[in-house]
Amino acid sequence: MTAHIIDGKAFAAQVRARVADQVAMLKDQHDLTPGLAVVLVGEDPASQVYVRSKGKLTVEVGMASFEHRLDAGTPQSDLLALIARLNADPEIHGILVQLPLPSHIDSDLVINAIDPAKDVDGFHISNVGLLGTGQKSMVPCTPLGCLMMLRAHHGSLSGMNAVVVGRSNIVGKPMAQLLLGDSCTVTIAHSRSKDLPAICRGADILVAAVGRPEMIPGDWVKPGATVIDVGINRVAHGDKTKLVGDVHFESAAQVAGAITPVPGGVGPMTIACLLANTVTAACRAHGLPEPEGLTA
Ligand SMILES: Nc1nc(=O)c2c([nH]1)NC[C@@H]1CN(c3ccc(C(=O)N[C@@H](CCC(=O)O)C(=O)O)cc3)C=[N+]21
Repeated sequence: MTAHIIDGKAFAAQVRARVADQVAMLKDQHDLTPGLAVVLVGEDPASQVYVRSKGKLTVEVGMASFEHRLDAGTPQSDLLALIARLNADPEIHGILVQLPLPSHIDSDLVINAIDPAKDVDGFHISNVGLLGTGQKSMVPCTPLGCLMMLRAHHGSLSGMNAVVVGRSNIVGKPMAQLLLGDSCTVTIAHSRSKDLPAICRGADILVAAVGRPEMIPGDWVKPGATVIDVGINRVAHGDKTKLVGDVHFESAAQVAGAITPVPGGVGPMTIACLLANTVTAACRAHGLPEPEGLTA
């Protein structure tokens, strides 16, 4: 059997089209242009690539994009002062501070300084708590994108065994919360889990978010399972490099019922969900009904 390949690139284009429709409506009927501010501290090349493509897609859906590039040595107090300005600016509905931050900056402190209503990454402790208690929140983009693809593929996820490999605050933990919210039986596993292969083999839905290239081989996958590969790892490939996921794609695709590729799977959905969250934040800020199908 060969798995159905879930086309995250095409799915993301659909999500962005829905965002664009919503933005056009907000401009037309409410004279409101959603605005997203992205803050990049330092010159990490991978981060620069991500910030550039995000800025381009923000403009493409009709939103306003504000970029703040600070040099690597920027004092924490300057960054906090910038966030205070962005919090107070009515033209800005979403704020994303690109992670990781340089080591002299306390990332938790910075993230928690963002107005939770503008926290389109969903990393502020208020949003984490709201998500964990099933209340309306901003939902982290990567897990939201994974959930959208799973719902589109399966309809209901109720009663399915979901295994999330990885326990990060950015992906693993919020992913588990969302799957629980959709009535899955959820296991969070990680590199120290005893008999990880056996745990993975019990999964109807297997989400890999460990950040280790091709760590999960096909014989850890239950026949017919849906595999969501969150990993984006750049590895050597001859005298060049290439991107691979946390799942060994070739072998897993022989066994799985459906699988997301890397690149072209979860990555594009992450950016699409960032734009979706920004529209949602703009609607909430103005007491307008939220767009359908763009929230969790
Ligand atoms: N506060 C914060 N929020 C983030 O969401 C955040 C962050 N910091 N720091 C960095 C990571 C990384 N990230 C990616 C999103 C999309 C792709 C993506 O679209 N990747 C393409 C491939 C791109 C390529 O070819 O290099 C794909 O998977 O198809 C990659 C990486 C968001 N991040």
